[in-house]
Amino acid sequence: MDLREALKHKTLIGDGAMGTLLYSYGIDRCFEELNLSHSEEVLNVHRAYVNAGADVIQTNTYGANYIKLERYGLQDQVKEINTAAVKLAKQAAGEAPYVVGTIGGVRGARKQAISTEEIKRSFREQLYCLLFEQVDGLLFETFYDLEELITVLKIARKETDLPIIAQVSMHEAGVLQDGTPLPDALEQLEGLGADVVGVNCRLGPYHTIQSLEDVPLPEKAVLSAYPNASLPAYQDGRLVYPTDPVYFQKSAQSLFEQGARLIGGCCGTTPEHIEAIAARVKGKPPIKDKVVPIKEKTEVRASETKDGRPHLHEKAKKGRSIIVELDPPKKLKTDRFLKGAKALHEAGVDSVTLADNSLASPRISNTAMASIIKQRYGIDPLVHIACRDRNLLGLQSHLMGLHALGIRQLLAVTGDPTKIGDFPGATSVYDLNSFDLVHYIKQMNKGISFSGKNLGESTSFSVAAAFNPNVRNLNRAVGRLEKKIKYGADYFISQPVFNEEQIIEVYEATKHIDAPIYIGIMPLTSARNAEFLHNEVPGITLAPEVLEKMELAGSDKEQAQAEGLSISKSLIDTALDLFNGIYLITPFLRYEMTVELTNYIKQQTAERERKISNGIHIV
Ligand SMILES: Cc1cc2nc3c(=O)[nH]c(=O)nc-3n(C[C@H](O)[C@H](O)[C@H](O)COP(=O)(O)OP(=O)(O)OC[C@H]3O[C@@H](n4cnc5c(N)ncnc54)[C@H](O)[C@@H]3O)c2cc1C
Ligand code: MET
Ligand SMILES: [Zn+2]
Repeated sequence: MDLREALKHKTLIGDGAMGTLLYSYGIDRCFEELNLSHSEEVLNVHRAYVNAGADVIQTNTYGANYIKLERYGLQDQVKEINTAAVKLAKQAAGEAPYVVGTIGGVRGARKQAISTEEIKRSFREQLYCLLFEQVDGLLFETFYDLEELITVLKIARKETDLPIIAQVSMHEAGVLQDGTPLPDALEQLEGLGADVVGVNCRLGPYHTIQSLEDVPLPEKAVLSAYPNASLPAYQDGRLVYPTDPVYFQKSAQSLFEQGARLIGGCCGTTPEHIEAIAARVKGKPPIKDKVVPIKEKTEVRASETKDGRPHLHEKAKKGRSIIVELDPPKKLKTDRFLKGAKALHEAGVDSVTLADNSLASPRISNTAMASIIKQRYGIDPLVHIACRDRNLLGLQSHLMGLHALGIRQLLAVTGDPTKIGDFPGATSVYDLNSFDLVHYIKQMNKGISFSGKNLGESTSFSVAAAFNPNVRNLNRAVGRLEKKIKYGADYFISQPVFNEEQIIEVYEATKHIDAPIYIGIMPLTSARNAEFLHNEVPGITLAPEVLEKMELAGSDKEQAQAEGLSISKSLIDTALDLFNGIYLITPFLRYEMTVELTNYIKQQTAERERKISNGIHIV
């Protein structure tokens, strides 16, 4: 009888953990490779589960794809490892339990880390190996990313009629990482032809039962559950899952009552756990009816932080908008910074932007300074967020804090790596990159946390992304802009550009893009500053006449600054006709320079508007 048929009439028992069991024996290496080098140990684990009463055992192939094996330099052994795995499971099973070929999810929270194309390639390779060895079915498990599971399920359903078990994993009970409620996810998987749909790993029995309470019995598919033994504890440097098999047995009864027909265990479970659940639910005729409580939909309230002021992307779409970067001080004195913020506000800028430890050198927290200038002067600050300094947890907490402070304008950047800054030995976190960060900020705007939790309120962030036109291949940089839009970027802020031809080039290369671009202008402060930018900052080229003008201005600070401003003004003249948004960068806290440029832009804009209203065409 095939597995599908067997599940129609009775509850079947799955096996338990492979990885944590091998780990508890003191084996700490690539578990899948053990199919080749320590086959006896793998065989013993399978046998222990068969003896415990498992009706379905899974091959030791959870991470046996080239993406995961690459960490151990084993990417070329996908075939050998999967082939050996099926042979071992079959040897242990003999005639009795079904042997399902396991394929684990590869993506965690970072979509960007592995492309869909690569997932498809890696999945196909492993799938063909398992199918070739004639498994009785397939088990796709530990998929946090629903899109990934859908992608691979579609491929598998086309390739084989074998029974397919498709299991998602959740960080939070009842909801997937992208906010999809579990019942909806399982319904989608059923619709795509999975024979068994369910959940495994991450959560212990309590939350797994709780999650299944809202899941109705599927029409065609059946439900499965492989909870972890418990929530993990961290002891002596390793994860342990303390649970007593009797508690697990009681939980299996509840899972059965929720309609699960295939019940096994994930991390931390052992043959004792499986023996305990088999004693309780193995072979039981499955329940036929289930009443799912109608839950009141928890409304995600729109954020209350909206203060009526339009977001920057809205402003730049409609007309002239000026934002000015004024970076928090590198030392503890804040008076000059505060004076600068006040002066810029009084000059009428739409926002003051504050970098997040740019060039990987520490400054006073931009959130602290943004909050102060917001409260003190009523500025609508724009806070840069680099992925470098905070992990996923820190980033979410940071964003929640920004929301609480009423800060809504953000710039999401991957961030300059620590290697180039004051602490070259410090870790660069990069749990996310700019694309993923934009995506998650937008998820919070829907009231959903990074892990899928309902936040009870939606944020109202407007998200800018960085645009670096100072590259050899401008089209490639524009390609990145287009991709950032797909991830949810509302608009762009560019690195400074230093010559007029480049402003026109950038305009030509981006004029098809709907999202506004704030074009960057940074006044030069001295001949040395100009030479440094030209010779040492990758991608920045100053025109020979600009270098010459700065040189001619000589060493007098005032004169050099005046020349710098005059150069910026001619760049602004070009930019004003092509871009609504202007992003001024204040060099070395010399806010007098950016105040002057702000006044210049305002005056030039008014002049242009006057000419337009008088019917004079501007060339
Ligand atoms: C307006 C603005 C503000 C910034 N503010 C900060 C800040 O506050 N703190 C900070 O640390 N850094 C800041 N940066 C610098 C920024 O982090 C990067 O160094 C760079 O500009 C890339 O932007 P990103 O971080 O969004 O990287 P992404 O576009 O996410 O790129 C990530 C990585 O991909 C690679 N890459 C980028 N462009 C290309 C390309 N065209 N072709 C191939 N590979 C590419 C690079 O290795 C890059 O580091 C800012 C940059 C801009 C333009
Ligand atoms: C990380 S989820 C568990 C994967 C696999 N079934 C194992 O038990 O090792
Ligand atoms: Zn697990």
